[in-house]
Amino acid sequence: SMTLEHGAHRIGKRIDSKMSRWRNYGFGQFIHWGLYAIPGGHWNGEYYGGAAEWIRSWKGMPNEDYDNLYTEFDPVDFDPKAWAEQAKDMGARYMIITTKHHDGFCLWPSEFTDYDVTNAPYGQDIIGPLVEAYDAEGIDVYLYFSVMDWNHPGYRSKLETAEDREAYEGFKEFTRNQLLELLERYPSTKGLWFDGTWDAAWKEQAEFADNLAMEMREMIPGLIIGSRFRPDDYGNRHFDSNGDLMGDYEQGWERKLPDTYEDTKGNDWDCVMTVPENQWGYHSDWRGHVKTSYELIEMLVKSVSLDGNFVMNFGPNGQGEIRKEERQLAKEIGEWMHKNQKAIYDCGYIDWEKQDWGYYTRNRESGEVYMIVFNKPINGALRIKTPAKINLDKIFDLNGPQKTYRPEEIHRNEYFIHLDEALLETPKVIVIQYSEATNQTKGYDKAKT
Ligand SMILES: Cc1ccc([C@@H]2N[C@@H](C)[C@@H](O)[C@H]2O)cc1
Repeated sequence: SMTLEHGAHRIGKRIDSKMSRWRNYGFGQFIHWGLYAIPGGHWNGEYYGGAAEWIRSWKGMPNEDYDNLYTEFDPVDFDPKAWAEQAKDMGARYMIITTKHHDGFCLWPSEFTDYDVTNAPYGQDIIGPLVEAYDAEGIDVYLYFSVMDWNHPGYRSKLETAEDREAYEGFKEFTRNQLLELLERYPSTKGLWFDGTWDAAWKEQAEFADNLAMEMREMIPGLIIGSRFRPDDYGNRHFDSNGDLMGDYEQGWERKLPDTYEDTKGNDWDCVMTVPENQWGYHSDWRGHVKTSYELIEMLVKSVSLDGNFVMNFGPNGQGEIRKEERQLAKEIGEWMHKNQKAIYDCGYIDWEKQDWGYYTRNRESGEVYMIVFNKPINGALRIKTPAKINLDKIFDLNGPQKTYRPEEIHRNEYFIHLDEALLETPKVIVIQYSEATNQTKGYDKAKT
């Protein structure tokens, strides 16, 4: 492997308690909120088909029109307590909030720019009340921060001239100042979710980013930072030039999921997911496929079954309201989570062969295994194949009248359990308590006393 000054500084997973807490979340909420919620995907009566939070990049909306939206930002219906209660009812255990998206508008009063909430009609800090409300509900808060900042005069996507480089030094100092300011103002935050770090200019900043990450981790010990922040000595991101993960978990699964455990390379990871195909910020006219609660529950279950966290996105509107489609999804997912959270929280991967009926998860503390059934076979027989020397001690429904199942052995380490209900109304969880058969032979004598 190559010697890197600014590559991965740790091989393998963090095992400290703060990272274990992150690993066991299972389910999180993303909130994309900012000036883009005001136009909501339209301008001058024109429909914008791209991602609503990118409308500034659309030729249908002049940059100065976008940049002046802050003069209209006055979300009178913003109710952080209501948002936090809804997230609690949904079963989210952490939340990621956009403090500053690519447009550079800051939802907190920043000392280092005038382009923030204090200079909008609303005039008050948004991030503080959100952190407070979510902390009060016991939901951990993470801060999304876009390094790319279309508002800052020193921002560059690439460094071509001496002027570029000089301007970018100022931009780097600004970026550091804002990040330290955020950690100073909101010390209960558990981590940062970085975005906007793909630019060539940023990929040259291995040393700066490494030092800044160390500085932030000194400010808040145990701070959790994903793989999307630092470039290594050769500008490689997410994985350094030796293929080692550049952060505490992999942030590569945006609007997509790994298919197998091998795809995860055995790392920690999160999947961040939009409800429509590709809208993070509020778009008033969702077109194309809008995911149902069952689709989102299956993505959540699949993520946990492969040792990841699933983070579902919400895009509040310009008045600070959560749209009705998202409220309905939160309600439906919450109903399922209320009954089945044991199969999600503190659970992860188990190396039993995946079957067509659905997914296995395993509680990392108790070792209890959960079958989460999405697809009932025609014959009602759920196949279970285990590694050798596994005893299936007890199998029963997580919910309802505690029905138990007697596994029918059909081959060595292969069984059927037979569902009797006609139709599955919702994804069904069945509990398996198992033990590893020790390799003692039969007739083992009790110890002589
Ligand atoms: C090409 C591209 C750039 C940035 C994004 C941002 N990452 C997501 C988490 C959103 O913030 C989206 O605007 C998405 C696609």
